[in-house]
Amino acid sequence: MKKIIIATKNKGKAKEFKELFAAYELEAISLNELDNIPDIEETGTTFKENAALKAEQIASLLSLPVIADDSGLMIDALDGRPGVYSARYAGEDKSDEANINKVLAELQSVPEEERTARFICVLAVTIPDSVTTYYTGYCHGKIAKAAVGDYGFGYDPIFIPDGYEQTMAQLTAEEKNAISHRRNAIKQLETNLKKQDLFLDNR
Ligand SMILES: O=c1[nH]c(=O)c2ncn([C@@H]3O[C@H](COP(=O)(O)OP(=O)(O)OP(=O)(O)O)[C@@H](O)[C@H]3O)c2[nH]1
Ligand SMILES: [Mg+2]
Repeated sequence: MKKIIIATKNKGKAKEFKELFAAYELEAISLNELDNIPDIEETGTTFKENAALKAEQIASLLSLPVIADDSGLMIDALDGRPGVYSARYAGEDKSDEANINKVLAELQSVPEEERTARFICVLAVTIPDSVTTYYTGYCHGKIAKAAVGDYGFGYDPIFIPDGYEQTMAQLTAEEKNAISHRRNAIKQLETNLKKQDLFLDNR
């Protein structure tokens, strides 16, 4: 199988990329499988900036083509927060449970019809010595009153996608991968997957 590098250390994302790219007969390799990869500081104020920081720094370090994902949850009643700061919303230790509790507390008095939200995923694709390109996907829904479900990662236990009664964490991997922001961003990239020189085997 052709291999493609996904510049993430997030195990939940890495698992989903493996599943999503398998449909294109591509093997996604995450940074957890490579040695001596430093953490990239996410100093940007937009998803696009952070995706570019990760893709460009890892591509230059490895001298290989790289895809990075910067993603997060945007809640309308919180003016788009946690947004770019989704991973660290409740602190630097990136605890999913603490992040969820913080969001639920902030939304405690917000009624169901005002709990609208969306996940966003921005993919940055860097091929050494050429310009970085970007692909964006969304998944719309609303925030539940309590956390339910064991699948997925991050805020999945409190996110109810439009058209569903269950949270994202109650959906199987297959069901999430059919509707997720990550899936929708990869769809944008799809035609370019064929024409871009993205694969390790071509080097
Ligand atoms: O419930 C969720 N389902 C998802 O599908 C999802 N996708 C993103 N998120 C949240 O957004 C942060 C990304 O932040 P992020 O892009 O900086 O990634 P990260 O720091 O976790 O890893 P890396 O890819 O940078 O190595 C994550 O930690 C999560 O809190 C999600 N939550
Ligand atoms: Mg990060």
